[in-house]
Amino acid sequence: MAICNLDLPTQVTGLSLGSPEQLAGELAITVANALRDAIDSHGSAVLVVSGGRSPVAFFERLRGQELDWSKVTVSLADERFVPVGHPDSNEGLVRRHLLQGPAAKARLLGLYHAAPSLEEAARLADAALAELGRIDVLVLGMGEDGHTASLFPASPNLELALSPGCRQRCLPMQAPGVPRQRLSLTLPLLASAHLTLLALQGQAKLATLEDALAGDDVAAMPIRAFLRRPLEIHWCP
Ligand SMILES: O=C1O[C@H](COP(=O)(O)O)[C@@H](O)[C@H](O)[C@H]1O
Repeated sequence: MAICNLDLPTQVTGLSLGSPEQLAGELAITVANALRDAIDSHGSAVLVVSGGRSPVAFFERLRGQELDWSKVTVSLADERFVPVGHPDSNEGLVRRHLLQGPAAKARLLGLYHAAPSLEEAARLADAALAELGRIDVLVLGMGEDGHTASLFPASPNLELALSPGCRQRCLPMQAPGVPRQRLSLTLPLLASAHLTLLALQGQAKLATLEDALAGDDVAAMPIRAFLRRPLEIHWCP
């Protein structure tokens, strides 16, 4: 079912699910199918996922999917500048909720490095990401301010991170009002994904999406950069 009465651009599709559980299940099936297709076509698959609070149920459904996990590399769209054992760590979230059971065979390419500064950690992550290869599946989330990954409106590096010519794969980013600073993949790398999905829960995020669709200032709402490209949105109330 289409998402409420949203008028989506032709390259964007929208699927409305009845509940968070249904969204998690449907998303897990879509991602697993795309990873299987990638393994069939080129022998391996790269999955990039987002952090935050909402992906937990999706991770737990995805790890139960029949898949040759030993051929899958998992990485992150963004990370908090905290060690993996910290409760805010996106890598920690992936390790606890996705890389369990058979899915523990997947390779994890995390963004966090124990560097003396956020800038140095971003440089180390950027170098490590040279090994990532093509992204087969990217799963994005979105904040109520229209940020996605850690591409926050008004972050000092935002213009560079969104520019098509940005050579860095990862940059330091600032989340306004949030104490933990971030590392984010930049737009050229994120936009190279073969399949991009956006998972959204709740009326507030639907209202943010409507705002994003109504304007074109990408710096004000970085999610707009992805609404100009092929994108599959999965939403539930
Ligand atoms: O800060 C972040 O927020 C968005 C949305 O998170 P959610 O828990 O509200 O779904 C997330 O996609 C991003 O990775 C994260 O760093």
